[in-house]
Amino acid sequence: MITFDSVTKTYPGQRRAALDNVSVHVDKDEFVFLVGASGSGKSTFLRLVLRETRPTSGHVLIDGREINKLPGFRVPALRRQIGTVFQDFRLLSNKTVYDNVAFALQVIGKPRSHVRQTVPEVLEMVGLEGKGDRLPDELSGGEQQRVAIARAFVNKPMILIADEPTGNLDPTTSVGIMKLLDRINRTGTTVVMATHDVGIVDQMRKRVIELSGGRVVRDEARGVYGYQH
Ligand SMILES: Nc1ncnc2c1ncn2[C@@H]1O[C@H](COP(=O)(O)OP(=O)(O)OP(=O)(O)O)[C@@H](O)[C@H]1O
Repeated sequence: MITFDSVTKTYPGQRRAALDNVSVHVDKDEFVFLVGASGSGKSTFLRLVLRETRPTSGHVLIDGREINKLPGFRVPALRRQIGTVFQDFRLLSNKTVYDNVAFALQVIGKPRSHVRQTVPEVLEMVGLEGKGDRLPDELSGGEQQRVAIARAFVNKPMILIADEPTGNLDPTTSVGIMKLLDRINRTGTTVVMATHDVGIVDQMRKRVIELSGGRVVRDEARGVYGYQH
């Protein structure tokens, strides 16, 4: 589903590569934790998957296609296939829970009947049934992250990218969020999650890819967090 083939990314004006000759393959059914100290290249990896930035050399393939060869007008279609969840939720504060999720379908032109059927189903899946009329600031942090996950998943993307999704949540709430991401993974969505959350990584025992100074220094099938920071 995701292939990095000898990918190096050096940002303009930087001497050191943010990613240095990274080759990694992630299959469709996988759940992968991306770990490493601050500045090790995790966000750069995720940005390359989204084609928010391009490699200096090497190839990034999504579902078998070299995404850096895609013409610009095809990039929105690529991004539609990739849901994103962030530490700071990034909800529209003036829209209700329902509208935050519906908006993701409306902007890609889904018919109203589809929106009306799908949004309640997804809100129920993430455990927010009955809360569709609330505004984001009337929800707990964990509930807000559930809205963000519902919005990322409502379009049934091939890939879900999560950048520190539990970074603002307490441990118990984080476990609930991880259960949800695991459930989404089991529906066939590839999940790649960058995290510093030792407890979560050690508990989930999923594949762990560790970056250090832009290089892959560890890639374990059922790994633990494993490095001191
Ligand atoms: N837009 C940019 N321009 C120049 N250098 C950048 C840019 N973005 C990132 N870098 C550099 O690239 C390296 C990797 O950064 P990146 O953000 O990928 O790390 P990270 O592992 O995601 O860190 P964190 O855990 O703090 O989010 C760092 O040295 C960073 O300073």
